[in-house]
Formats: sequence, C-alpha cells, structure tokens
Amino acid sequence: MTLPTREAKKDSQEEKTVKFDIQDVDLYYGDFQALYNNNLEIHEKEVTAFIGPSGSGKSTLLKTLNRMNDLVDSCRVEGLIELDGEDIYSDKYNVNELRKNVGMVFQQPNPFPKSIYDNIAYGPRTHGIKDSAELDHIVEDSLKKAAIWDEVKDYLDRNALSVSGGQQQRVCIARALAVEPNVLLMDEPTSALDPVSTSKIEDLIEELKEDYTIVIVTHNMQQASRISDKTAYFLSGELIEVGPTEQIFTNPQHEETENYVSGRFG
Ligand SMILES: Nc1ncnc2c1ncn2[C@@H]1O[C@H](COP(=O)(O)OP(=O)(O)OP(=O)(O)O)[C@@H](O)[C@H]1O
Repeated sequence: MTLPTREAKKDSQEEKTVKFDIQDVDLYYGDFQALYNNNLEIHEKEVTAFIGPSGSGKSTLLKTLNRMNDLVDSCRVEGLIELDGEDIYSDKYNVNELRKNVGMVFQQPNPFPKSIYDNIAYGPRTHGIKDSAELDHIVEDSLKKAAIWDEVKDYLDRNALSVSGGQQQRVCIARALAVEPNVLLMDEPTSALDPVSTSKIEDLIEELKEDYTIVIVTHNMQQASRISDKTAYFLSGELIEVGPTEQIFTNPQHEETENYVSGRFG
C-alpha cells in the first residue's frame, strides 16, 4: 500500500524540500534515555553527516529513520518523525514500504553468502519480480549505479564474500539501490575500508546525491567536510548544532561544536 503524500514541506529559509522532519524526538532503551529532544530537518538530495563522539546517539537517530530500532525490544521513541509529510511511526504506516524507500548500508560490509547476482536480485525478488530479463536489467543497473559493474560484470556468479572489502561494500550499496529507495542511510560505511576503497565510496556518494537523499554517520571529520552539504553535531544524545557543513567546520555557533571539530574535545 502506498500512502497518499501531502505536498512536500519546504524549508522557509532555503526553499529546499524537507525529506525527513524530526520533531522533539526522545528515545529510550529501557530506562536509559539515548536521545533528548532532537529537532532536525533533512533535505532532499543532500548529504547530511551526523558527527559526534562515541555514544552520542548518531546511529540511534539514524536507525529511527527506517525504524530499524523496532528490532530492539526495549527501544521506545517519542516525538514525531515525518518522511515526505507522513508520520512514519503511525500505526497506519507500512514499515515494509518504509524500508524499501529508506535503504541502509552498515559499517561492516554484510553481503549475503550468495553470488553477487543473487545479492542484488534478492530484494527485487522478494518484492515479486520473477522475470529473468527484468532481474538482469536491475542487477546491471544497480551495480552500475554503485560504480562496481566494470569490476564484477564477468564474475556475477562469484560468491559476494570472495571479493575485496571495498568491493563488498559497493555490492551492498548496489543491493540497497536495487529496490529503488529514495533515501540511503549509511552508518560509518567506510570505517572498515582502506583509503583507496574509501575514496571510491566517497566519490560514489557525491554521484548518488543527484538522485538520493543520503544521511551518513561518520567519525571521520575530513570525510564529513568533503562529502556532506549539512553537518549535525551530537553530544550525549542532544543535537547541539546543525548547519551547512562549511559553517559547522569553520564558524560553529556553539563552543561544544568548536571543541569537537577543532580536535580539542576530551
Ligand atoms: N540496543 C541498545 N540497547 C541499549 N543501549 C543502547 C543500544 N544501542 C545503543 N545504546 C546506547 O545508546 C547510546 C547511543 O548509542 P549510539 O550507538 O547511537 O551512539 P553513536 O554516537 O552512534 O556511537 P558510535 O560512534 O560509537 O557508534 C549509547 O550510550 C549506547 O550505549
């Protein structure tokens, strides 16, 4: 079921379309409060980076955006998170549809122990696509979008776990793209990769933002400054500051942000 969409909200100052509108979000794991009153707009076809020290809540907020946190029994979310103007935590919201629209890529490349082809075809098949020519087309198109087609096109039957870590991560990105999401969530997608693979993924992210809204958690501040349009700084579950990346790195408004981006934190 596709939910009706209201006219997308625009950010009044920037005239950008708001993809996610996060309002007054508190999140608890049992008695422990991990997020405090987070308010944030994520704009369409931009890269938004979440930065901050370990345990500050970056991954937790990221996972609220496709309800991955539903898998944690003790987790409770309060507040409002809208995607294209619809409350994604409403009882009426279709979570399968949400996860199709909002794909996720993790820190450790996690291809299925199957062929490269079957990794990419898995999602489309579960959504009912059986025609082999159509699947072939989706596999090729997704691998091309993830900038790995040329490297694997002659080895599509090879087990995805047998290619390099950097290639595995691009296979995982292709797998996420195969179900035609419009948002990609990336949780430290390059932290397990060497510098060359990291640079390939960064180039890819730059290309993908033409078509997708991307939210990336990263510990690498140079990476955030290289690839993101907006940066959000988190500390102890609070969103301290969000703004254009250049401003956050050169002229932050809060002392805590300044301390972190200048490396004086701790
Ligand atoms: N499943 C869970 N159950 C209980 N507490 C959790 C769970 N996941 C995260 N937490 C806690 O919530 C807080 C925020 O964690 P989170 O992983 O979101 O931080 P982070 O900023 O992404 O950290 P890192 O950079 O180390 O990945 C931490 O105190 C963490 O221990």
